[in-house]
Amino acid sequence: MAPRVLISDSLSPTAVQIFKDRGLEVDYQPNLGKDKDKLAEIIGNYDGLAIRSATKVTAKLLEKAPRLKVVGRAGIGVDNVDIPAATARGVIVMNTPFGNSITTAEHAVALMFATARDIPAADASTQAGKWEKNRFMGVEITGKTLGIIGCGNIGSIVADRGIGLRMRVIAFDPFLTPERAVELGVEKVDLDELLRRADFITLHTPLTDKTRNILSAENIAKTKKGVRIINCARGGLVDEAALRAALDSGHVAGAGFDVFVEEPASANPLFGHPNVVCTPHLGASTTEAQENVALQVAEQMSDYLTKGAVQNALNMPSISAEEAPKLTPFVKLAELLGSFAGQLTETGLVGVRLEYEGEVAKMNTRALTAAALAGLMKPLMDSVNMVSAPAVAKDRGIAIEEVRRDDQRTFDSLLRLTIKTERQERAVAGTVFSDGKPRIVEIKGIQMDAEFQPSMLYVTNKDKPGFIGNLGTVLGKAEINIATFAVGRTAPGEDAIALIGVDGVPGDDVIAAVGKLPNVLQVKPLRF
Ligand SMILES: NC(=O)C1=CN([C@@H]2O[C@H](COP(=O)(O)OP(=O)(O)OC[C@H]3O[C@@H](n4cnc5c(N)ncnc54)[C@H](O)[C@@H]3O)[C@@H](O)[C@H]2O)C=CC1
Ligand SMILES: O=C(O)C(=O)COP(=O)(O)O
Repeated sequence: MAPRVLISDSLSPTAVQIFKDRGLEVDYQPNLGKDKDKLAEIIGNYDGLAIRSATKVTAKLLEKAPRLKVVGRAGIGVDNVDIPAATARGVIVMNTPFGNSITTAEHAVALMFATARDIPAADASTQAGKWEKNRFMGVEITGKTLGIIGCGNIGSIVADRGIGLRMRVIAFDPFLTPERAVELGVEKVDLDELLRRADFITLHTPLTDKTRNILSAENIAKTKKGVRIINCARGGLVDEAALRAALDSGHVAGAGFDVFVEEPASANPLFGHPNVVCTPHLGASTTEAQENVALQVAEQMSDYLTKGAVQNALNMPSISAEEAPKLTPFVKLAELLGSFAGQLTETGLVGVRLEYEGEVAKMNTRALTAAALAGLMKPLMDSVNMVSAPAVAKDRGIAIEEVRRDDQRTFDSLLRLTIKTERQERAVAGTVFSDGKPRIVEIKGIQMDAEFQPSMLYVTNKDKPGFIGNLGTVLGKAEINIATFAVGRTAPGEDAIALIGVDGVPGDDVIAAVGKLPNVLQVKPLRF
């Protein structure tokens, strides 16, 4: 069945076309994001959800979405998506980090001009036939100091435009390196200095617990008298009531706001002030930006749903469309090795080591580790997958170690998974043969060559004559057909392991009978 995608916010028709061209079923319901009950009613039917800022992807919505594999944000900010909840449910969240950045930077510049020259109020007055030439006295931008809070993709474009306008640009961003500041031609300052010096302040950070109210009443009080404040990033970065008070007192000369604490904003503390210019979250609204983000989100989501490629995900390592076909059999191998180890683990897991040798060491090992962890934890938690597994392992305090060795030994590629429990360490290794099939090639240091079968028996025994015959008799009596049989041992007469693929699932009585055979130490049924 073709994957089904729901688009719940307004998106360019390009997105719909791309989904269709890629063989996906797509439902375009641009107003659904505003109707959370209706969205919750139907979300269970979809594998993908494409959104902008109107749709809120909450933990509650995700509970109603058992089929959902990916949320694609046609834009940048993902504060409307509960990423930890999505991760816990194994849902990838991806955005389009560059598609609308120029457009949004231009909107910030537009609001800067609008506040500097009172353009909206002057327009309203002129069209009302008033010709109030003396009412609107603006300020020049040339030579003024522009303070950028958050100098990432959008902030850097605003900096470039500011420099082009002959402004002096200063920036506060803890992650801006001195080298990058030089490259951009901005002066890196701390927040207090920015507040003290800037004639125009523009915000370009995401909304996080650290940035919420970054322009608090206290910080607004530290700004230069006559400052103008632009917010094209997120409502919540500025304390709106405190800003209104500072506008009323005349300390702040103007504010240009595109985003608000509550959206859609129908009443807001800033509304009605003569020096405030507002737009309804239009930062990304140009034909160019909307084409970019629609195209990109549809391609990324289609690539994931049809090929397993992961790009611009916020909760999963990237897997390019080119590497996905090569990586897929190793993802399967990693999952199966994890599952093998997980099914044999009875005591608390404390650590996991993944060793990648040969060709596989050059691949995307983060994705493979995630797959191995998913396989490992699946017996404990059915819903876990590659997306959620690393976070689940972290939550449980399981230490994860990755070792990569480029040199190849017996196999072109070898992946060894060692799990450490409270009692012991157990290692299992595998490879992918040229037929693309994953194989187990080593268990607890014992060499073997076993294919994975849906139903298997894992038996440890003493290497003594008669074991294989006895086992065949027990299974034969129970009418269980042996599909594959692999054995290995440390040395003749010593510890041995048998891995037997069987048709059908042996019952408890059969397992018990095998366990009672002479020289058998342990027997365990496995499912793959
Ligand atoms: N109004 C609109 O329609 C649009 C709004 N946006 C908003 O713009 C925001 C920024 O977008 P990009 O520049 O693409 O993101 P980005 O991730 O490239 O840049 C964000 C910058 O903020 C910095 N930062 C993080 N915490 C900080 C802190 N506590 N203090 C100072 N700086 C901090 C980061 O180091 C980074 O350099 C988005 O998160 C989104 O919320 C984006 C697109 C359209
Ligand atoms: O990309 C972003 O972060 C935006 O805020 C754009 O929002 P929108 O897609 O226009 O609802």
